[in-house]
Amino acid sequence: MPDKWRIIVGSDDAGLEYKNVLRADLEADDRVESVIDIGVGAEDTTPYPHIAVTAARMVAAGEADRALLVCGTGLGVAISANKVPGIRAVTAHDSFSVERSVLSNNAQILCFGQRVVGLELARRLASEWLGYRFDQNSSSAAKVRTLLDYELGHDQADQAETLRQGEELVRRSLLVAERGPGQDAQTDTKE
Ligand SMILES: O=C(CO)[C@H](O)COP(=O)(O)O
Repeated sequence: MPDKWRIIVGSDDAGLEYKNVLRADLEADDRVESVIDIGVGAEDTTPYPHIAVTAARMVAAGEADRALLVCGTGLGVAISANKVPGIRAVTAHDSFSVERSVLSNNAQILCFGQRVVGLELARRLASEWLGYRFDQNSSSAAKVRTLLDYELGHDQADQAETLRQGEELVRRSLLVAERGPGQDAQTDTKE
């Protein structure tokens, strides 16, 4: 767990103003080690998915601890960032959701909508966000691991086992229908 945060900021043109203000706030914050601005800059109309996926890949690769992303609604950047394996990105415009995004979900990416939330509230939420750290010993940790299991496809083994058990039940019921009660599959294998 880092002592100080390495943070990426990014936005599309609809989030540019907030991104620049938030970057300056983060740079001035003692809890922040470094801030990387991945754009957009002025006059840049790069669509939000490129910015969000770039940021998410950098976080997933360990080049930064967290990212703060801004678009018009905060939705597009979150959807895009969540396409990157291992990333949990949320849109949150209230204090409790920001807290739980870290303490419940261990989300590494927070997204704001410049057209949705006031600037002063966004600045306050970003500051609060820096104060939260996920506790790997909390009751939320197992739930986050379950998320990861789904992402890694571990549940497919469970699904295969369920399917196998279902097929076995059907096979037995067919034998019962054919031979009568008591003549189950086990009897069949002994014959
Ligand atoms: O808010 C956005 C995506 O969620 C983005 O800033 C604007 O997207 P658009 O409405 O498709 O232009």
